Amino acid sequence: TRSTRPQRMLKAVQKNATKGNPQSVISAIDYFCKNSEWAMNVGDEKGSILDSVVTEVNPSTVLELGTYCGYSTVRIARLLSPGTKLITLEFNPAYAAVARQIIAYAGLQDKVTLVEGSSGEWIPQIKERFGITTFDFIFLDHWKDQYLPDIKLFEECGLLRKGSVLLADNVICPGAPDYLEYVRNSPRYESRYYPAHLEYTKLEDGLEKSVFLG
Ligand SMILES: CNc1ncnc2c1ncn2[C@@H]1O[C@H](/C=C/CNC(=O)c2cc(-c3ccc(F)cc3)cc(O)c2O)[C@@H](O)[C@H]1O
Ligand SMILES: [Mg+2]
Repeated sequence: TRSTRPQRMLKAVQKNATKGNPQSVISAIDYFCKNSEWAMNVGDEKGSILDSVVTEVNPSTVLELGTYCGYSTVRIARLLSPGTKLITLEFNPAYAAVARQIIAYAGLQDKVTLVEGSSGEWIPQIKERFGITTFDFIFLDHWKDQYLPDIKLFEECGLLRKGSVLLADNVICPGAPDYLEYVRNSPRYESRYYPAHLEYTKLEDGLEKSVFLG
């Protein structure tokens, strides 16, 4: 049967990137998406903003919602301090399988815990299962209508502390209007919009960074 787009993306990484070199994996995926097939990775423009926020926060505890093929997982993990690991949640087994291979090809498997399951099911279990009290940095890039329910779940589960940083992809395209309204109007968050473009296109999109105020 015909291969899937994530499988073709993985082949492009194995063909064009250098094993153990995260930057070459990032470049190979961006090249594939610009020249062969568009895919919903955060991309290079928004990815550079993601890099700068991760570097600024220098987090000890990191969570990503929506691994997909692992592009942003690789971008984040390559910047973490030695000994720091990130948890990424992905409920589609086929995507998770590709992501594991792309993360491993980058040589970052020891810095990543990929959990196959849904955020709604797993967020309430993180404290006990991973011995984490709060997250320093959270990247939201899963179903856009799940951003708001999941940020509320973070609050309910006590997973945020004063200064926790949440960064959300696609707040314009496809958009997460209810999430934006919440973080921009809640007294518990200090929010800022980073304008950019939808990955690999000229369409407007951007990232919303929200700092929990406690
Ligand atoms: C709800 N809880 C969840 N828990 C764990 N994993 C979850 C998940 N929801 C979704 N996922 C996974 O995240 C990924 C979903 C991401 C959804 N992203 C988008 O829809 C998206 C879509 C676009 C897009 C923009 C314009 C356009 F014309 C077409 C697409 C661009 C993006 O950057 C996007 O992130 C998948 O791998 C899915 O299996
Ligand atoms: Mg996205």
